[in-house]
Amino acid sequence: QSILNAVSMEKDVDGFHPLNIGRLAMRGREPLFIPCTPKGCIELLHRYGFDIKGKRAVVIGRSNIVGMPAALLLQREDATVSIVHSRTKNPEEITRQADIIISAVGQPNMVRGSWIKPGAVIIDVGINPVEDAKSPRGYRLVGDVCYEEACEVASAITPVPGGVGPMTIAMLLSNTLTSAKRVHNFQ
Ligand SMILES: NC(=O)C1=CN([C@@H]2O[C@H](COP(=O)(O)OP(=O)(O)OC[C@H]3O[C@@H](n4cnc5c(N)ncnc54)[C@H](OP(=O)(O)O)[C@@H]3O)[C@@H](O)[C@H]2O)C=CC1
Ligand SMILES: Nc1nc(=O)c2c([nH]1)NC[C@@H]1CN(c3ccc(C(=O)N[C@@H](CCC(=O)O)C(=O)O)cc3)C=[N+]21
Repeated sequence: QSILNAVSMEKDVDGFHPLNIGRLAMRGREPLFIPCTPKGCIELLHRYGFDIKGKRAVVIGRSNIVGMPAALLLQREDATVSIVHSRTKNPEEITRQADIIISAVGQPNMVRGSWIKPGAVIIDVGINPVEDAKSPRGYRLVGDVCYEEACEVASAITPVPGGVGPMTIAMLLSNTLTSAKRVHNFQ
C-alpha cells in the first residue's frame, strides 16, 4: 500500500494509485490512467463492435487489479453490473443472466457451458497453468472458462493464451506513451 501511494500520479501507468481508482469510481471524474487489463477488456468489446450500454454484465472476481476496476469501467459504459466473488451464492444462476461476462478468478475451467446465456460475449482474463505432459514446458495455459463448452453457447469468447494477456501488454505500452507525452507537454 505504501508503495502504491508513493507512485507519482503522472507515472501510474498501472492505474493502481488510490486517487486514480477513486476517480474511476466517481461520476464526472476522469482517472489519469485506467488499469491495463480491464482497459484491454473494454477495448476488445469496442473493437469487435459489441454494445455495452444497457447490457447486463457479470464480472467474476473482485480483485483490485482486475475484477473491481473492470466492474467500474463497465458501469461507466452504462452496463448494469453484478459482481460474483468467492462468497456469492448461486454464481451460476447470476452469471447465466449476463450478456457480457468478464471472468478474472484464477480457477481453470470454472465457468461451464451451463453458466452461459446463449449468445453472451465472454472475456476470459484467467491465466491458469495446468499440468500437461505433452507440452514442452510440462504445463499449458487455460482460462477460467471451459472454452470448448463456451464455444457451443456464447457468440464470442477470447482465447487463452492469445486473448486478454497480449491486450494487457498493449495497454501498458499505450499508458506509458500517454504518460511520457503528458510529462513532456506533447500535444
Ligand atoms: N490476462 C491478464 O493480463 C491478467 C490475467 N490475470 C489472471 O486473472 C486471474 C485473476 O487474477 P487476480 O484478479 O489477480 O486474482 P486474485 O486472486 O487477486 O482474485 C481472484 C478473485 O476471484 C474470486 N474467486 C476466487 N475463487 C472463486 C470462486 N470459486 N468463485 C467465485 N469467485 C472466486 C476471489 O473472490 P474473493 O474476493 O471473495 O476472495 C477474488 O475476488 C488469474 O488467473 C490471473 O493469472 C491477472 C492479471 C492480468
Ligand atoms: N501489477 C500487475 N500488473 C499486471 O499486469 C499483472 C500483475 N500485477 N500480476 C500478474 C498478472 C498476470 N499478467 C499477465 C499479463 C499478460 C500475460 C500474457 O500475455 N500471456 C500470454 C501467454 C504467455 C505464455 O504462453 O506464457 C497470452 O495470454 O497469450 C499473462 C499474464 C499480468 N499481471
